[in-house]
Amino acid sequence: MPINPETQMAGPAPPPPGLHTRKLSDDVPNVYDDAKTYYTAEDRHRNNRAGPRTRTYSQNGLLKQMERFFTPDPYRRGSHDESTMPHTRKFLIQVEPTLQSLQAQEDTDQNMQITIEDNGPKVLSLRTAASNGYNRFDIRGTYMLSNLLQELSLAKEYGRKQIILDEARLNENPVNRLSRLIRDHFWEGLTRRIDASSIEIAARDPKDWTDDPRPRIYIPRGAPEQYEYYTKLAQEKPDIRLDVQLLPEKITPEIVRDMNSKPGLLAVDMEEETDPETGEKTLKGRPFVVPGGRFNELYGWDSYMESLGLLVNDRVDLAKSMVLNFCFCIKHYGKILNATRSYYLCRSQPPFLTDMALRVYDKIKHEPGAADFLRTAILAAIKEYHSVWVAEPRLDPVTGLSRYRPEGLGVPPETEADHFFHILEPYVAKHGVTFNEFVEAYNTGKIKEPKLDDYFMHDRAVRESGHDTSYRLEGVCADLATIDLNSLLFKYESDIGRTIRNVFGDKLVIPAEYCVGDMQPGHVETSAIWDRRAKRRKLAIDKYLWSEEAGMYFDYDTAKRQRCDYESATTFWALWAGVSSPKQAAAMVTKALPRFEAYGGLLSGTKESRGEIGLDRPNRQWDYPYGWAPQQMLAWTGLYRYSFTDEAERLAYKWLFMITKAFVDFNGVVVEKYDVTRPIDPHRVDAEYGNQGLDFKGVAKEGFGWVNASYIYGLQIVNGHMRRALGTLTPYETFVKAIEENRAKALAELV
Ligand SMILES: OC[C@H]1O[C@H](O[C@H]2O[C@H](CO)[C@@H](O)[C@H](O)[C@H]2O)[C@H](O)[C@@H](O)[C@@H]1O
Ligand SMILES: [Ca+2]
Repeated sequence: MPINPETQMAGPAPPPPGLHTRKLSDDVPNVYDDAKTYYTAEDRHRNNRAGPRTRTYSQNGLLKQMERFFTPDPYRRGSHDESTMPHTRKFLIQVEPTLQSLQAQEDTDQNMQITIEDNGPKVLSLRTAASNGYNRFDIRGTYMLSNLLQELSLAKEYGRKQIILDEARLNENPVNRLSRLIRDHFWEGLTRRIDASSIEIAARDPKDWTDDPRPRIYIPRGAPEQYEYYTKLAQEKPDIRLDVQLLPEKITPEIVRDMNSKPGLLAVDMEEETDPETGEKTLKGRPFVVPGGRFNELYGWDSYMESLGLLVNDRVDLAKSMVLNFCFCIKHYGKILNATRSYYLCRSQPPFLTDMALRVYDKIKHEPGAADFLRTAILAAIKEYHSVWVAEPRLDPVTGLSRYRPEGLGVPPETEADHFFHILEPYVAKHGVTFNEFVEAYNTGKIKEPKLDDYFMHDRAVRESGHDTSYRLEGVCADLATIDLNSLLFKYESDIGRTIRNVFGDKLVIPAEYCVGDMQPGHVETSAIWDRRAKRRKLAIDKYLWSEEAGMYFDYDTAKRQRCDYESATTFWALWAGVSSPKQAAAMVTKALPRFEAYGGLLSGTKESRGEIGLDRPNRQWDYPYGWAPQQMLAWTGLYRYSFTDEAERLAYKWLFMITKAFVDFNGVVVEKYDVTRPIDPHRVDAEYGNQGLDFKGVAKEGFGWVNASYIYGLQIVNGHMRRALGTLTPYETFVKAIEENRAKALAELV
């Protein structure tokens, strides 16, 4: 992968060979067309390709034939189609009866998915289109049958009664199929736009804990045009019950806490649009991608990770739009929010804005307005840097390092109901009230419990870190100068310095709205100070966080003034950011990497660091044995940056293999996180709120934002050989063995 000198990051390589394009040409239909194109094309599903045998079936006649599927011997071979051109084979299918028979026969645990856990005969006979339904051909195995279920579910959604289905859609190379679904379906399924066109969908909050989870939107004072827009919308569409609220000028922890009885969406950026017919001006929401599952709002670091995949998929528009939404958040809410709901107003998430903006800029720099886009993003990042990350309370003045340490009050309302049960239970007993009464009294300050205040300060910090939750951080996070945050800030400092120097002629004028502290409008920023900041941070990281002996970075406890010993995959963020020296990078590869490498890629943390778990100490989702997409993507990129190409490819292979195998064996599943030690069903994760992305009937529509991205991005990391091996579901060990054997053979032939 080439290193992009502009961002000094590994830049995306050309798309993997073998990935289908949407259309071969405008008028030649492609068997891999997206579902809408495929199932709404009338011509395609009319059986005008039948050969000389003109025997036709009435719907009833065909239904009769289909009854065979219900017989004890549904897959007995009859008159079979002998086509020798499997890629051109097509089936003539009556959608509903086939769907029913397929489910009855193959979905034996009746979860509306066909997986390796179903005990059906795993074979179904389909009528071929070439014989006009006279001959049949067997569809075998979980993968093909589950693809059939998915295709039939889609056909039904598009209102088709009969289809002519290309066999190629059933036995498609799984790497191609998943990449295609992500590109053509999942991104679209996860894209939201907040305006009249889809506010009902965007406002939906599966986490809403109130008795009346109606759509509600909060508008910042600085966006009166949006207040007017939404108020009019609410009046025009009373049926959607949209509650429009103006945010107070100053947002305090007390105000955020009091908003918990009326949780709502926070407005993001809108652009002005002119109706081509009436000439009237209106507002249109800037789209963004949500993570998926219970997370139906714009998230901080998820958006960055998603943008890595979107950029490979040529969805620069969406990545750019998310950068602009972040700029809006910094301007109106003072920070890039954990996510855009009222209950997240006090906290942020790991900062990635400079890298995200630079990657977008790299794609659009030839377009008019590109430099302005980058200037806006860098100005916003500078403001965020000063007012959020290197200001009290996040800055530790002694080390000069920063911590996740957001403000806030009370119990976070968005977590699963029993998450804090074991923490609050003793207090509930002490005060002799019910659980809910205690939470209410504690939140409003009627009951004071300083130890709990401390616990929740750390808990909020854990959530700001994005690693909610982990025994690495529980009860201590707000005191930790973590390697993750300080690597990211080093990256901000070096990106900002380099951009001011290379793009803005070493002179960036700060307008009034971006001034922080005693900065005056018109103040000029140059690269020198940013370079110094980066150098200073690297020194502090080396002094407080680096362990030569372990060959990895640890967090530093600013209260106890000592280095921690929890081994976390965030050590590799230093490679991503470029903080490490080549010697440190080499030590990390030889000493640290083996401690984190598992069957499906990188572990979040080591087993030793997590410690024993049991009833009183349940598993936490950001600990061993779980692996998360952002950890993988940052490590691959970091390893590449330091030329550890083999290691990056190997880790990417393992992660991609695990995802592809679960996708093949479990009806197209793509989830939020994986148990990277579990070869058979790595998508099964019960910790905390469980896994997201599992809950679909028939066909998955969204996957999960950052895992989708990791798949697309990871395919840019592995080489062509690996890509082909992944397509045939070759386990890493088998792949390596084959490569070694080939090499030995080639060597022998040399002699
Ligand atoms: O609802 C509980 C918590 O959920 C979020 O955290 C998890 O999902 C996020 C979205 O994918 C992700 O950014 C985070 O890393 C995950 O741990 C949320 O961010 C938390 O603040 C919230 O309490
Ligand atoms: Ca099933």
